[in-house]
Amino acid sequence: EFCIQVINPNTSAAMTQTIADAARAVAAPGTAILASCPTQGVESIEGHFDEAIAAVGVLEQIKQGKAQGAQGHVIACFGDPGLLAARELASGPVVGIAEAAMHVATLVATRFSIVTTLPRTVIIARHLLQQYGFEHHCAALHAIDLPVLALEDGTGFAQGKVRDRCNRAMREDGCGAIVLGCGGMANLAQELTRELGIPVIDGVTAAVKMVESLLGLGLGTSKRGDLAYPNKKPLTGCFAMLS
Ligand SMILES: O=C(O)C[C@H]1NC(=O)NC1=O
Repeated sequence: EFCIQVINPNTSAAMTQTIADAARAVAAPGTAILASCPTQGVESIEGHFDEAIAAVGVLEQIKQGKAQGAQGHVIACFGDPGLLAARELASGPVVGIAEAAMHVATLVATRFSIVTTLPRTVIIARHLLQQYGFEHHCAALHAIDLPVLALEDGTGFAQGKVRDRCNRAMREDGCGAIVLGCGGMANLAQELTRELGIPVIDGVTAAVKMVESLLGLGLGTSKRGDLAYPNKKPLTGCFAMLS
C-alpha cells in the first residue's frame, strides 16, 4: 500500500537497475518502487562538484515522483546529495542511503567500518559521519580505490576488491558491522553478510525499509522551520522545470 521513489542521482542506467533490483528485493509486498535517475547530469558522483550537479537532478526527480504519487523517497547515492533540499520539496519522508546505512549499523553493532570507492569519497563520508552525529560509531573508513562505474563494468573485479576490503576491515578494525559506501554495491550486502558472518549493510535496502517504517508510522517530512516548502519565487532558465 506504499509507493516509494528510489532515485539514483547519477545518470548510469546500469547502476539505476542495480539499485532498483535491490530495492524491490526487500520492499514489502504492498510497496511499489518507482526507480529513476536524472535525465541530465553526471554518470557517476565522485566528489563535491558532481554532488552539486546531481542535487539539481534529485530535485527534478522528487518533483516528478510527487506527481506520480510517490509517498516517500530514497536518495540512492552515498553522499546523500541534495538531501535537505529534497526534504524541503517533499511532503513525505526522504532518506539518504548513507544516513540509512549508518543508522542501521548503529542498531546492530557498537562500531562499524565503511568500505567505499575512491579516497576522496572517504573524506566526504567522514563529513557525513560528523553531520549525522555518527563519528564515534565509525571504527574506520576504507576505499577500494576504483571509480564508481567500475562496479558496473561486468568483470566483477570491483566486487572482488569490495569483498577483500570488507574481510580486511573485519579482521583489523574491531568493527561489528560494515557499511557499503556506494549505491552500486547494493547487490553485495546479503552475500557478504553470509560470507563474513557480520552484518554488511547496504544503504539502498536500509533506506527503503526506513521509508516504509516512517510511512507506517504516518510520518512525513516536517514542514515547519527549515524543511518547510521553499519560498515561492520565479525560477529562470534550466531551473524553470523546478517551479
Ligand atoms: O561516492 C561514491 O563512491 C558512491 C556514490 N557515487 C555514485 O555515483 N553513487 C554512489 O553511491
